[in-house]
Amino acid sequence: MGAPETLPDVQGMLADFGFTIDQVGVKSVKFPLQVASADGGAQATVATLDMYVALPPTQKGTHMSRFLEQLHAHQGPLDGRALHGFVRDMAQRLNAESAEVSLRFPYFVRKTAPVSGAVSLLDVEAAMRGEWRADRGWTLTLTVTTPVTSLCPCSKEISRYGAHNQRSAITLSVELAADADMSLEHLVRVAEHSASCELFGLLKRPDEKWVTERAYDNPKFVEDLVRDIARALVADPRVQAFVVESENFESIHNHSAFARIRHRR
Ligand SMILES: Nc1nc2c(ncn2[C@@H]2O[C@H](COP(=O)(O)OP(=O)(O)OP(=O)(O)O)[C@@H](O)[C@H]2O)c(=O)[nH]1
Repeated sequence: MGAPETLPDVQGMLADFGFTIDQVGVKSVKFPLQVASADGGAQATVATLDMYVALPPTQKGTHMSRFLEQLHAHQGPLDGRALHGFVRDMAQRLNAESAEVSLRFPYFVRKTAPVSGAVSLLDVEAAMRGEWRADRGWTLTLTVTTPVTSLCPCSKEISRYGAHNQRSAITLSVELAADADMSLEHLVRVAEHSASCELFGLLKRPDEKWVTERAYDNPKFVEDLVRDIARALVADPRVQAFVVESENFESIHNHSAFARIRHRR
């Protein structure tokens, strides 16, 4: 077996290979990470990452091992700003003109029950995507899928008692203005604010009464959910562009109601 330095570097071959490759790298890497939380602390999670660079037509292969070297070298909790540094370093490490990293992970939000004050954790699905291009600079997109309750206004109006309600998954994806930052908690709160009622990890009986009545007093169609959120995001100068969607898992059908709004300033 030869020493590593005697091995041919096939990836490093220079010639005309015909096409620029827009994205090349590693996909679906599972890795333990710290992500920043709104209280200034950090929480541990396991992320699934896609890490890509662009490759010019003159280069046969990218330096595949360097993506994992970059990941292992990272220290400290990730937030928007830290991801910016991470992606820029990655571009430099791989001699690339553009680089992007996206990561998906479960994130836990601390909740306080409305009457008993019982504290619990609620899991949401979160994602961050950062792209750096030599010609266009930095783009950061944050995504959170928040579970909420929605109660049908039509059902409430036409029924002598009761109203059908469902769990809704609200996904907010926001592209932030340069140098702006936003916590994942903030996006969760925006989604919850538009819902008939938010969810909690733990509820005692007085809390259960509260959330039942709260949803009944605050009925929302799937259209109301996405429009209320769109209104809040348009008013936030940090948001350059957004996609908001809600999937309502109907309790009176075996299919979902769905709505989406896309917006760019
Ligand atoms: N470019 C490329 N690399 C691959 C592919 N399949 C496997 N490899 C990787 O090749 C890697 C080793 O090549 P490099 O990353 O160039 O490693 P190296 O030459 O030792 O390291 P550097 O000198 O830092 O570039 C291993 O990490 C493999 O994962 C592929 O389809 N394309």
